[in-house]
Formats: sequence, structure tokens, C-alpha cells
Amino acid sequence: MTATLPVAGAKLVRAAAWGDLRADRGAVAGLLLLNGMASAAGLVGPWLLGRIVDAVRAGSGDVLGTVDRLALGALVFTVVQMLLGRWALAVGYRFGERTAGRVRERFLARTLALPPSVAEHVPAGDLIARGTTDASVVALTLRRAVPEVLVALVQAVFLIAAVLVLNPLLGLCGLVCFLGVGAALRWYLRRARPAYLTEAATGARLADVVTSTAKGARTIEALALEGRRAEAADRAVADARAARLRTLRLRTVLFPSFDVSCALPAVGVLLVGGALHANGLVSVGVVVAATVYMRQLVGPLDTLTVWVEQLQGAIASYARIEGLAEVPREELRTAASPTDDRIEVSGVRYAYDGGRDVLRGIDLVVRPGERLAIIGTSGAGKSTLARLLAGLDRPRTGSVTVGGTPVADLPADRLREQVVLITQDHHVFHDTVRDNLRVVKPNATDEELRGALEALGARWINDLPQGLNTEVGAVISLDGARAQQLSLARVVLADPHTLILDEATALLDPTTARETEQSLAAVLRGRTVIAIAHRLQTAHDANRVAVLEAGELVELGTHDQLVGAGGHYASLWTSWHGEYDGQDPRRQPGAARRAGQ
Ligand SMILES: Nc1ncnc2c1ncn2[C@@H]1O[C@H](COP(=O)(O)OP(=O)(O)OP(=O)(O)O)[C@@H](O)[C@H]1O
Repeated sequence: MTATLPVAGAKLVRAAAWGDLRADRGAVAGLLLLNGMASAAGLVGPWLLGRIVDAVRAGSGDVLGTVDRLALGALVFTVVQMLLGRWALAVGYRFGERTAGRVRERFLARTLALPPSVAEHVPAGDLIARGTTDASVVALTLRRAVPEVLVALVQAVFLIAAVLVLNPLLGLCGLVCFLGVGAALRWYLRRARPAYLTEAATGARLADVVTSTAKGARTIEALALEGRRAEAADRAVADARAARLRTLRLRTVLFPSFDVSCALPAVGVLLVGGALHANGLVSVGVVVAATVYMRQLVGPLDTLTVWVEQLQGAIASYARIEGLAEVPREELRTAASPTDDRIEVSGVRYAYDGGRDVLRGIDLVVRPGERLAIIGTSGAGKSTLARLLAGLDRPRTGSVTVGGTPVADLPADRLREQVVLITQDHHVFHDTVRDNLRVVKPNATDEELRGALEALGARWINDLPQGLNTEVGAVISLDGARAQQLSLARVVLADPHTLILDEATALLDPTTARETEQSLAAVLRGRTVIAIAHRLQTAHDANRVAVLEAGELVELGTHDQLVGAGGHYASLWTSWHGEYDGQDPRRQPGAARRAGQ
């Protein structure tokens, strides 16, 4: 039983990221190529500048003409670099949009494919956070950070390579000076994550204290709690202030050290270049070009610094989204087909989330076509057994089979042809009536859809403005009875041989319940019915009655057999029947009519 959703490990994250890159490899290749070309074009300007310096220093020939030609070349290449850079970013943004869409679609598909036994047990908030906050963080990163970081990385590599090619000694000198940038970043990143998390947490705490104080103002006044609330608010303010100061301190250290560290390589190259030139080892032009390259490295490094935290957060979010891939999938379900309609429960034990067993050693055979009522006190395990019979959960030990196949192993489309659980949950999708019905049988014809509704007496379909094409849920909302009929029509279309009823009408108002019961009767005809019975009259009318007590099946037989046996059921029946002797029990209100309660 999964109580929390998994988070993908580093290996799975790498594999998923690689898969996303491969899925759009054309764009990735284009992005790298355009970036490479833009960066190469960007290298030409400083190199030509060096040539200009050397030409002026040499002073021979047509210096002015040479300078003009070189300057024009530098201008052209700068424009080319700018255009290619813009183009690369546009390709990158589009790649980011498409990939973000792909990640969201994958998440949605995996969420929809979650086996019911998992979907019902995971914290809904966690699932929602992954689909909203985490997906937004990943989308923003893919749209903005990934293209910009890629551009910055390619530029940095080209610039470093260019200095090394110009003069390896100058290149090495520049790289050594950049160690300062690395040290500043490392210092910052180690402290930034916990500091920003604390800042967010203390901010949230302060908001919480202020809101709850405002909301509970009357209670606080009545109980004279003003002093305590003021103290709590003061503490929250102090904590939030301390956390803000800590992140501020981090920034005040990072930014100046980053700026100084970024200036060092250019200074180093100038100093070493000057010394080399004095010894006739390099020209002034080479020193100038290398210095400009070093200065240009500041831009990409700045971009990397700005996005590095975002990237860290996005990787964590990506791992949470991809974690859904580790939940067992529907494909793991069996391909075997049930041989008949017989349902067999054998030695079943079941526990929620590793707790105590709430079903203990249940053995039961449901014969095709019979009506079986299950009764028991509140908490006896009736609903749990219903979910196991419907294949929504798996027993901890033992088996629940239909026609010899474990019912929880059947794929969803085959399962609903066998067994369907009917509860009070009848969801109406914001869609047309047709699509609301076709969710269970996508190729159903309009005649079949109308036939299913008519079988339930749902004549209101003829009054809808556009018949089956009418959008329901948003503009036209269906009342309780109609929504239940729509939901039951899905059952008619799925056409299972067995229905399990759990509280299908228990909490409806009398009018709705009456209408729903009529519709229900139409659906039940000709099928095996297992009813969690809240009225002893239902048990009386069933072919057999199963009595559950504290997770055990304590009695099983016909009404007459169980009354004759003088056990648990008999005493319930006697007390209830005696209480209402001579009256129609179906017209008695109240809890006494709820079986075993
Ligand atoms: N999601 C859950 N997580 C943990 N324990 C649960 C969960 N659902 C039910 N239980 C526990 O399992 C036991 C059986 O519950 P179940 O709902 O199957 O009983 P029931 O006979 O249907 O009761 P009722 O008639 O009140 O609906 C109870 O002790 C209940 O507290």
C-alpha cells in the first residue's frame, strides 16, 4: 500500500531528461548549432580589435583603410552574433514550451493511470502540488532558464577556448583567476538553500499568526488573550526579520565578491600579457583580444549565477513529477480472462497502511445471478470488502477472483465489464451528455446512449436544448437524481454481470432516493447483486445474507436459515421486527432501520 508518492532518483531523472532532449532532438541540435555559430561570431570582434591595435602600432601601409575594414568586419560579426543569438533563444524558448507541455502531459497521463488502490491512498495535496507548483517551476525553467543557461555555457566554452588558442599561457592565467568566482559561488550555494527555505517558512508563519489573530479577534478579546497573541506576533516578526537579514547578508557578500572575482581574470591577463609582451612573446593585439574575451566571460557567468538556484529547485520538482513513473502501472495487470461470472473470496485479510487487519480470513462464494446482502455494525469492514470485490484494492493475503482471475488484476476496461461498484459518488464531467456516457464505451452509438438513459426512465434527455450534444456540468447542471441516472446509464453501457451497492441511496433526500431507487431497480435486473444493506428489509429480500463482525464473516445463509439459527442476525431481526411489528418497515425513519447499527 503506497501512502506517499515516490520521488525519482538521480538515475531516473537523468534518463527522463535525456528522453525529453531526444524527443525534440531537432530543436536541441539547432539550439546548439545556432549557439555555437553565435559564439564563434562573437569571438571575431575582439580578435579584429587586436588586429586593429597591432596595425596601428605597426603604423605602416594604409593604416586608416585597414582599421576601417577591420572595424567594419567587427561590426558585421557583432550584428551576426546578435541575430544568431536571438534566433538560438527563440528556438530554445520554443523547445522549452514544447518540453514543458510534454512533461505536463506525461504527468497527467500517469496520474490518470494511477491504480485506484494507489490513487485513493496518496495524499491529494502532494499530487496536486506536483501537478501545479512543481509543474510550473519546471515549465518556467524550461522556458527561460534552460535556453539561457545553454547559451551561456556555449559562450563560456567558446571564450575560454579562444583565449587558450590565442595564447595558452594567458588562457591558463585567466582560468586560475576565475577560481575566485567558483569559490564565491560555492560559498553562496552551500548557504543559500537552507537560508531561503527558512525565509519562506518564517514568512508563512508570520502570515499565519497575523491572519489567525485577525480571524479570532473576538475570541481573543473575550478571553483577554491580547498579550499572548502580541507576543506570538513579535516572535514571528523577529524570526522573519532574522531570516531576511541572513539572506540579505548572503547577497551582500556574494555580489561584491562575484564582481571583484570577475574583474580579476582581465587584470591577471593584462598583467601577465604585459610581462609577456615586454619580453617579446606576444603582441599587444593578442593581449587586448584576450582581455576582452575575459571581460566577455562575465556575461555568461552572470547568467549562470542568476539561474543556478532556479535550476536546483527545478531539478527537485522534476524528480517529484517523474516520481509517478515509479508507481506500479496498469500494464502490470493480467491479460487472463475470467472463465465465468463466479466471484470467490478466499482467505482474505486486509489492512490499511500497514495497520491492524480490518478483514480477517474471509471466505465467500457469490453465485451468478444471486442477491447477496452484507450487513454488520459500523466499522465491521463492509465497505472494505465491497472495494476488494470491485477490484479497487487488493487483499493483503488471500484472493478475490472472478471466473478464476484475480479481480484487481483486470485492466480497467475489462474490469468494468465484470464488476462495478455503485456508491453515491456520481461524477458529471463538464462535457456533453454524449461524452459523459462514452467514457465507459467510446464507440457507443447514439441509439445505445439513448437506450441506456431510457432504460432508467431518464426522459429529461429529450428536454435538453441540444439532446446528447448538450454540455452539462457547467452551464446546465443536473440535479442529484439526474446526475445519478447519468452515472447509472454508464453502468448500463458497461454492462457488468455483477453490481456492488454501497450506500447508493443512503444519504439522498426522500424524493431523490425514490427516483434513484427506481432507476437502480432497472439496472439491477438480470445481474448478480451484492448490496451493503443498511436496512434489514434489504437483507430479508436478498437470496442470502452475510454478517460481518469486526472484520470476520460470522454468519452466512438465507434470511430464514439465519433467523432459525438464533445468532447475531436473528437477534437483530427480532429486535427490529418486534419494534415495528405490524408496520411497513420501509416507512420507518431513523437509525434503528440501519442494519446492525
Ligand atoms: N481509508 C482508511 N484508512 C484507514 N482505516 C480505514 C479506512 N477506511 C476504513 N478504515 C477502517 O477500517 C475498518 C472497516 O471500515 P469499513 O468502512 O470497511 O467498515 P463499514 O462496515 O463499511 O463501516 P460503515 O458501515 O460505518 O461504513 C474501520 O475500523 C475503519 O476505521
